[in-house]
Amino acid sequence: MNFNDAIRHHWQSGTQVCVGLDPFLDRFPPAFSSQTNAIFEFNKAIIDATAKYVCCFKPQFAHYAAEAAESQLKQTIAYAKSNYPNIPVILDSKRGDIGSTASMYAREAFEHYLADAVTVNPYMGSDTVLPFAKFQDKGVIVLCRTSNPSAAEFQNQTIEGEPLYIHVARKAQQLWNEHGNISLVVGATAAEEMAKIRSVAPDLPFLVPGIGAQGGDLTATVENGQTSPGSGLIINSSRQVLYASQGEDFAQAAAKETKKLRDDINAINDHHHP
Ligand SMILES: O=C(O)c1cc(=O)[nH]c(=O)n1[C@@H]1O[C@H](COP(=O)(O)O)[C@@H](O)[C@H]1O
Repeated sequence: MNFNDAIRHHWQSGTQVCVGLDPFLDRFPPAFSSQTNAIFEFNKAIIDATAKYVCCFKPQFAHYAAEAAESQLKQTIAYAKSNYPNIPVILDSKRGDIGSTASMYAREAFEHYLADAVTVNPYMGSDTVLPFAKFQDKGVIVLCRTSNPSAAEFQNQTIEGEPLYIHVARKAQQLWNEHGNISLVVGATAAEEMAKIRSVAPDLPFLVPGIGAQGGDLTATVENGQTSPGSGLIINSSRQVLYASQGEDFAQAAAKETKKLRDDINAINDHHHP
């Protein structure tokens, strides 16, 4: 599956929502505490409940590695891909290293975990991004302006008259996107920056974290980030969806949150482009 084509298909059918699969064992409903495969079983229920509202899923690597649950990460991706083959999976591992090591990280994401896309940290420069981009059918999602409180510390530093995040966006658009498979991470907490990034990267998809638990601005995200109404964004929500309820109804509550996010995004578009 070509990552970008798959995402585009979901945009056309009316969803820009990504559900983040970030397991916190202590936030699972109590019934999971006795299960050996708790993370996989929880994810399976969330995937089944939310699949009809999403354009992709995004498991975050550390949440599995910290629990020595890499096998359940693999199982989760395999489950999503065999039951929902049209929904791509982003492995959020934020990898980045010298070229020879980066090519092993690319194999980790695409050949071992069979992810359709991976998040990549561009701090070490072009030769660390290109080994990922070589996988033409896979998505490479480069950190550009992140959502966290300290994001501006380095990313907003001015270099040769422009902020660092603009240099990253321009490199991504002009140099790394030879195979048309590059996207950018742009946090929903950085609405102003998002508009500037869109102006130098007019057609790269943006993965937008920061909606929900981090308090990002959905209206500004839709207005500043889309390439056209309904297109251009992969808007992630993790904790707000996964832990909407810690009762037996957790999967229904997650579905409700996911549907609401999809509908809220579409309502913003309907309001501006009736
Ligand atoms: O690359 C990411 O996905 C990412 C980039 C970023 O700038 N900010 C950010 O929150 N993320 C990830 O997006 C998810 C956000 O989770 P919630 O705040 O619970 O929705 C987590 O998995 C983060 O690791």
